[in-house]
Amino acid sequence: MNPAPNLFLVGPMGAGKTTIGRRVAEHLHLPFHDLDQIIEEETGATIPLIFELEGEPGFRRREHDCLAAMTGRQGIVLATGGGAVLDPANRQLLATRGFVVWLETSVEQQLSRLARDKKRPLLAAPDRRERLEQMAQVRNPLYQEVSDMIMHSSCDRVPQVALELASQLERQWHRSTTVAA
Ligand SMILES: Nc1ncnc2c1ncn2[C@@H]1O[C@H](COP(=O)(O)OP(=O)(O)O)[C@@H](O)[C@H]1O
Ligand SMILES: O=C(O)C1=C[C@@H](OP(=O)(O)O)[C@@H](O)[C@H](O)C1
Ligand SMILES: [Mg+2]
Repeated sequence: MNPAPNLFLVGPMGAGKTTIGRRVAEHLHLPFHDLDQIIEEETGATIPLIFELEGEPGFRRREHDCLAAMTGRQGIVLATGGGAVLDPANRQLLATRGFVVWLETSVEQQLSRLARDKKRPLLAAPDRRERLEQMAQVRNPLYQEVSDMIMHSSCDRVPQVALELASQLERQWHRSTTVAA
């Protein structure tokens, strides 16, 4: 287990990394950051506009730079974007610089939560279900590879998942510091 005092959330679009991450940070009394939001602030453009002007490769370069900078901090909760794990260098940074939680959810839940979403360019496909299933096939092994813990977020509501995750983390971190001491 990675005992570093950072919490990094990975997982697919609509898993709740941004919304649950913010609440978990409150429970843990740690500052919260969202990678996509930082990219938008630093670029001065929305994610859809970055994809439109620079394509996915341009977005991934910005995502990598931002992730490298943010994972260098100490004591933060960082929500990543669903595709951040695609880059092996990002996986290395996440795995070595913090405790990584895979927020796992079903394609069914993603479809329902993101039904009205217009801010995720990779969802702009004729068949969203097929797109999400294809992404899961490629990405799930990468979430698995990089994570220290899996949290299922399919059924419960945001506050319950956040509270449960925060208490699990407190237990885990407490255990690792007492074992190490
Ligand atoms: N466990 C959950 N139960 C119900 N709704 C959820 C849950 N997790 C996320 N949501 C909702 O799904 C949408 C996408 O969540 P978001 O945090 O943006 O996901 P991500 O950052 O992983 O893409 C939001 O409207 C959020 O309120
Ligand atoms: O899965 C992906 O490749 C992406 C997920 C998005 O973040 P969320 O996972 O927070 O929706 C955002 O980074 C971008 O649209 C690309
Ligand atoms: Mg998000």
